[in-house]
Formats: sequence, structure tokens, C-alpha cells
Amino acid sequence: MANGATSSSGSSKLPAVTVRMLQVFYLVEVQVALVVKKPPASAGLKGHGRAGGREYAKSTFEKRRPYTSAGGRVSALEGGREEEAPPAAGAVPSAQWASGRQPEAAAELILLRGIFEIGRDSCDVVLSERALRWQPIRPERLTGDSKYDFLHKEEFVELKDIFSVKLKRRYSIKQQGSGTLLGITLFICLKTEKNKLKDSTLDLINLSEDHCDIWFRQFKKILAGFSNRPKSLKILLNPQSHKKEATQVYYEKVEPLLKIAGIKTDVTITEYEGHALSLLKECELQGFDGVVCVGGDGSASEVAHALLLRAQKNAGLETDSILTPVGAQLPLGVIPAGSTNVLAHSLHGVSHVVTATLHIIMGHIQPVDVCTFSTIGKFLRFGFSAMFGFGGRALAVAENHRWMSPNQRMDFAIMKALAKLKPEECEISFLPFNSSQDLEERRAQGYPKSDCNDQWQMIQGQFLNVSIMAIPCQCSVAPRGLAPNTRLNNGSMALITARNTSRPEFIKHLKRYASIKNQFNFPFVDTYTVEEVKVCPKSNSSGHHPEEDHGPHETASGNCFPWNVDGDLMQVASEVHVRVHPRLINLYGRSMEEMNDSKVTCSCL
Ligand SMILES: Nc1ncnc2c1ncn2[C@@H]1O[C@H](COP(=O)(O)OP(=O)(O)OP(=O)(O)O)[C@@H](O)[C@H]1O
Repeated sequence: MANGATSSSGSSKLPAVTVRMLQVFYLVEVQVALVVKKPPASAGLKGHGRAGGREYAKSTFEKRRPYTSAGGRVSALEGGREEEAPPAAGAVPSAQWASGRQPEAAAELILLRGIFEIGRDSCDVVLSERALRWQPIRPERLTGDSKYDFLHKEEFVELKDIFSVKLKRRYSIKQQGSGTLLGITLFICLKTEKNKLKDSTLDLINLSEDHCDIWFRQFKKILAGFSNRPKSLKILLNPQSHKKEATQVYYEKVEPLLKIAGIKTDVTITEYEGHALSLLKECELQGFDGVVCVGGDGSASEVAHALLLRAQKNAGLETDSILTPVGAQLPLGVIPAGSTNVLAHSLHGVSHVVTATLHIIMGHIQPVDVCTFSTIGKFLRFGFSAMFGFGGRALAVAENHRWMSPNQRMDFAIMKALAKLKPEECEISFLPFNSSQDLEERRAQGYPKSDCNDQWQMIQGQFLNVSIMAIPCQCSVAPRGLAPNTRLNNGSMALITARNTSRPEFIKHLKRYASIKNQFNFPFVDTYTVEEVKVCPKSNSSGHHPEEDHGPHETASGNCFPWNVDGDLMQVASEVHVRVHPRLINLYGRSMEEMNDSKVTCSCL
């Protein structure tokens, strides 16, 4: 992957080093098993939506009595009256539909109005340009009853949360042809707790072919209007990720949802390390709207690197020394199937396969900052985060013990790197993050960066670990992230340095990542918000004793220093220059800030 540097990858990842270590500490020292808190069962919903306390699960229809027993409901279902609203209409009296939560409903253009059975009720259903609203039809009451009104208030789902529509039919064994029409099923993306998304269905039951056909075509038309949603995806699946579960994850959880959404896929199962990179160099991507990686951080980083490299070539840029890279042309989806899934977790606020899949289906796009790594003017690779020192060494040890199982290997590597903890003598220079107007203006005028900013700062000494992170690097055991003050797209990186200290103090610092206490509140830890960093190790460092090491990767053997870039081992002999490039790649997802700010969009929740 890298020019002028050797690179290999493993199941052990940059934050995995720290993450795994935290797990080991908990097991070995505290003797408390780390329990990744499972989300509470979603109010007994069994994975489906809820309409005002009633489930509208897929099986709802089958569970109920035949419609004929529902008295007045029969005519509603069989002779459902639909009204296609005239284009400029919007004049349907809407006072009865508008609730306190959605005052804007009254102003919306109404597209269709008709009767469907939803849950157990015959409902007056209104499709407007923004939402589908429904309210049970009840006999008129002479006296007002506010409790009654509360129980039967309007419910709605916003159209932007619908990702597919199908005609619902029942097939009997003897039946030939297309089966008996039961109505329409809408597939909806719902936000649940802790940034998770889930798929749900809403059945609109009506036996009339004509009625359903009009509504079905209208929903299709609405869905076709969401031009940001992908129609065709290139999938790259690493069957070796974590405990080799990526294939199962994809075919059991991801593919069925993509099929429902009508997304075409072309799947490549990678056969060797670097396969995704070489494939994406050459393959035709014209017909695809996005690329999806099913695997861990190493795979995701490799695919991101490949897409960016491809973009530079397509733009006719020299890839030996990339100064101002152009952005990737296709968005990248990351389905977490690795051991730590830091990228997916940072992106979605949770490492959850269905959430990641739904972000792809809904076409949610999150621009993300990317770093370039180069040495003495020579481009090495793209990446999101890196560790030098302890993090690099631990990964190097793991690489030398690939015959072990992934978890064993990481435990062993962390213990060994801690046992041999030693500082690297180096010089670190960095350009502090500065988004002042003046600086931006000077850059816009084409001044070289060196002329725009002479604020380079330099620190030197012995460092146990140096982390450089353009994304927050969140994961289940470090929920705030290894770099909690960094955002996905704020154009800056966190530079975190741990100077030489005693082993127990360093371990204390590492353990803080899993706690609510500030992991940086140690006299030997410094943090900076930066745009560029140069790490220049001193080759005659007192810390290197090759005779103590047992593998080719574990130290600066042959004057190469191990770096951990998104879990890939990168060995570089000299200075490494890291620069952040704001919003260089679009990932499918939505930042946690947005997710937290967003309102619940379905009244069913
Ligand atoms: N068929 C394969 N055999 C061996 N290695 C592969 C294969 N396909 C891909 N790889 C390589 O495996 C490396 C690690 O995979 P990946 O990151 O997906 O899993 P992981 O290490 O288990 O997860 P995490 O990064 O979350 O810890 C990638 O860099 C990739 O190049």
C-alpha cells in the first residue's frame, strides 16, 4: 500500500490495541468481566414499529379475525374510497389531522386520502407531500370526550423515513398467479435508543386492487424522488475479519435489507490482504452509487485509501507526493464486522450492523476528514488515525504472532508491549489548528502553507506513545473515544502525546479511556488540536535493543519504526508527516451530533 514503506495488516487495530488492553486490565487486574451493555428490549416491540401502543408487526394481519366480521369495516376495506388530490388542492379540511406535534401538517399539499385498516382500526389515511398520517374512524359522539380524543389521536410517519413499498399478498399452496391482495406494506427506518436505527413495517390493509394500485404507484413515485439513495452498490467483504463472521453478517442481516430497498449489489469476497486495494485500482465503478466494506477497521481503511487513490489518478494528480488531494468520487459504507469497528462506531455512534445498513439505504451522507501520511515528501497512504510508540509496537508484536487466535494474539501483544515498555526519542513538530479568517483568506489567495502560517511548534524528548487522530475513535469500551474532542469533519486532528513515565502510571492513563475520568489528566500527557504533525524519531534512540526482540516487526529493526495506521502496520525509517484534509471522503452515516439533535420522526415511538 505504501510507497517507500512496508505495510502489513492484521486483525489487531490501532484503537484495538488500547481497547483490547482495557479488556485485559479488567479481566486480569480487576477480575470484573467487561459487560458491553445490551440495549434494553425496545418496549416489547420485537423489532417492529408501534402505532399508539398497538403493534403493526408483519404478522398483524394473519393474527386477526377475517375482515368480514368487522361489521362496517368490510365496506371500508373492500370499497375503500380514494381521492387523488388535484395538484394545487391542499384544501382538504385538515384541522382534524393536525395535532400539536405537527402544526405544519395543515399547510401541506395532500396527495391522496383513503381508508385502510391499520392495526385493528379502520383508519382515515392522508398522504401529504411530507408525511403519511392516519387516525381511526370512530362513530361521531354527541358529547366531547377528551380522554377518547387522546386515545385516538393522529399518528404519522414522515415520508423521508420510508425506504420501500411492496404490495402485500397472501399466497395459498393451490393458488396460481399473484396471490390475494391484502394491501400495501411500507418499510420504514426508525431511530431508536442510543443512535440505533431499525427497520420496521407498516401494513395498510385494503383488499381493493384499484385502491392499492393508486397508493402503491404514488409511494413508488415518492421513493423515486429520493435521488441521494443508492440504487447500485459495490460490496467488498473480508471473510477473515474478526472471527470470520463477515460473510454471515452480510448474507443474514445486510443483503435482505438491501433487497427490500431494491438496491442492486455486486459482491466481491476478498481473498488476500490488499485484494480490495488492487481491485479498486482497476475495476469499473461507473454503474455504482457507492462502495460498501463489510469487515473491520483495517478493511474499511484499505477501501477508503483505495477510493482516494483512485480519485487522485482520475484527477490526473501525481500519487507519489500528494499535497492537496481531491475527494473520493463515491461514498463509502462501513458495515462493522471486525473486532473493534472504531470507524463504524465513530460514524454511527454505535457499532450496529442494521444501523450501518439503514444509513446506506437512506443515503445519509457524512463527510469525514482524512489524513495523508508521507515521508520526506513521498506519499505513503491515506488513513483516519495513527499511533506511534506503544501502539505501533503492540501491533507489530501481534503481527509476529498471527498463528494465535485474534483475541489471544492481542492479549499477548499488549502484555508483551507493556512488559517491554520503552520510550522513543523523537522530535514532534506540529501546526496548531487555526481556522482564523485571515489564514483562510491567505490560503484562498494561493499562498503556500508555509507562508500562511509560521506557527509550527516543536516538542522533543522521550515519548511512550504518540496518537494522531482525525476521528474520535469511539468503541464500546471507550465510548467517549480515544480522541473525544475531535469531530468527524472539523478539519482538525488530535495529537496526544504520553511522555516517558513509569509503567503503572502509563497503565493508569490507558485504563482511564474506559472510565468517565479524564484520560488526559496526567502530568505526562499532553493534547493538542492540530492540522499537521511531523514525527521524527531519532534512529540512535536509547530505547532500541534489537537483540531483545524476537520478530522482524517489533522494533525499529533495520531503522524502521512501526506505525499503527488504522490497524495496518506501516514501517517507516524516517520522519512521518501527517496532514489532515477536511471532508475528503463521504461515508454513509450520520454524525452523532446530528443524530442526537434530530427529532424522533415517527409518532409511533
Ligand atoms: N481473504 C483475506 N485473507 C486475509 N486477509 C485479508 C483477506 N481479505 C482482507 N484481508 C485483510 O485483513 C485485514 C484486517 O481485516 P479487518 O480489519 O477487516 O478485520 P479485523 O482486523 O478483525 O477487525 P478490526 O479492524 O475491527 O479489529 C485487512 O487489512 C485486509 O486487507
